Amino acid sequence: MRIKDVQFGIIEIPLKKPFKTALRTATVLSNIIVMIETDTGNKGYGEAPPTGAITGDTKGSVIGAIREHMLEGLKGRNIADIENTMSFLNHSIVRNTSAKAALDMALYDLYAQRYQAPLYQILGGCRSELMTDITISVNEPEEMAKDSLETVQEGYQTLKIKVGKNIELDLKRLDKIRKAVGDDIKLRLDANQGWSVKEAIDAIKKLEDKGFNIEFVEQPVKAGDIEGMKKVTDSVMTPIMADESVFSPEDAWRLLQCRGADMINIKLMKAGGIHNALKICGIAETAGVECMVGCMLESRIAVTAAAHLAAAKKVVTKVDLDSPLLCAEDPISGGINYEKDKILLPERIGLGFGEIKGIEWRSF
Ligand SMILES: C[C@H](N)C(=O)N[C@@H](CCC(=O)O)C(=O)O
Ligand SMILES: [Mg+2]
Repeated sequence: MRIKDVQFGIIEIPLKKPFKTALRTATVLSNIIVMIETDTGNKGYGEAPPTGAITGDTKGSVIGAIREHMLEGLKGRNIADIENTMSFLNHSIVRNTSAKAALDMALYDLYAQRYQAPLYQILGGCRSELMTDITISVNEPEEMAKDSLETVQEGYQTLKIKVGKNIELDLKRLDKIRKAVGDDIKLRLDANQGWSVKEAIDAIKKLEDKGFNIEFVEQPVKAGDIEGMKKVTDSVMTPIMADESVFSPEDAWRLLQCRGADMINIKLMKAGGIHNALKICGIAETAGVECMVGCMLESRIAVTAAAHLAAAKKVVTKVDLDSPLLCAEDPISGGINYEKDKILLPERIGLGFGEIKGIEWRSF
């Protein structure tokens, strides 16, 4: 089974509500989809969201990186030779992790088709069901409490609360939300780098004193401030999770050597795909640190690939794969299924996609 052609298309999916974090606001998901076709007629699918605020990637940079640095070197490669193909991909250009992730997941889709098994079983097969949180965007406290209550009434059990804009307001947000949803709902926070080190320590200690029972706090301070991450981690009882501070396996290695966080949020778009994400899993497991698998604003294509990784590995104990649940439409058939916050891994081979409604395929 050899690579014959690579094509791309763009999908546009409106969100149910604006997605708001300390870093950005989005109302629509507008992503690049790639399709790799083999000489046997098999097709593997991948996706790259242009999340400029986090990865620096744009639609133009994703298309340019693939067209100018990856395309020719991929053609003719044997799908079974995944190790050498991934090495080529990783060395083809620096950064551009979303472009690499899109091709990496399409290649893993084909790899699993080659061996006639669902991808998560080939990668480790730890479980076939996952439970995701769902994100509550940062807004005025009253609006967030209302959104949280509605979400819980729909049947979701874990809320990922976006904060990081202003600590006084963030404390009010948590107060209103905890009162609205009661004590049984899990609350995890994501500051998306919005606090200073002092603000983070102050805010988290106040949340602890108020007994809000926060499961963990994700990326309290700036991505590059590893010393700051460590200071926050050492100063509070609540577990601290690194998100934007860890893109690559090298980042994970450096952060965990100094214990700069208690947990890592692995995203395919930061790592450059499943191949590097598996290395981060290995580093974290060796250091005795649990991981979450998260997502950007991705459709069910990229989230399915992330779910296969999460289902495969024991070190992944938490999942933030809610992006398709935030979308008003779903043009993808096949892939993972949601039953509220439960994610079910199908027994179809590879990543198991069918048709993508409305997509127009183009050559690079
Ligand atoms: C969508 C997911 N729940 C999430 O919050 N992901 C990111 C932000 C993604 C984005 O800005 O596109 C995160 O910071 O964890
Ligand atoms: Mg985050």
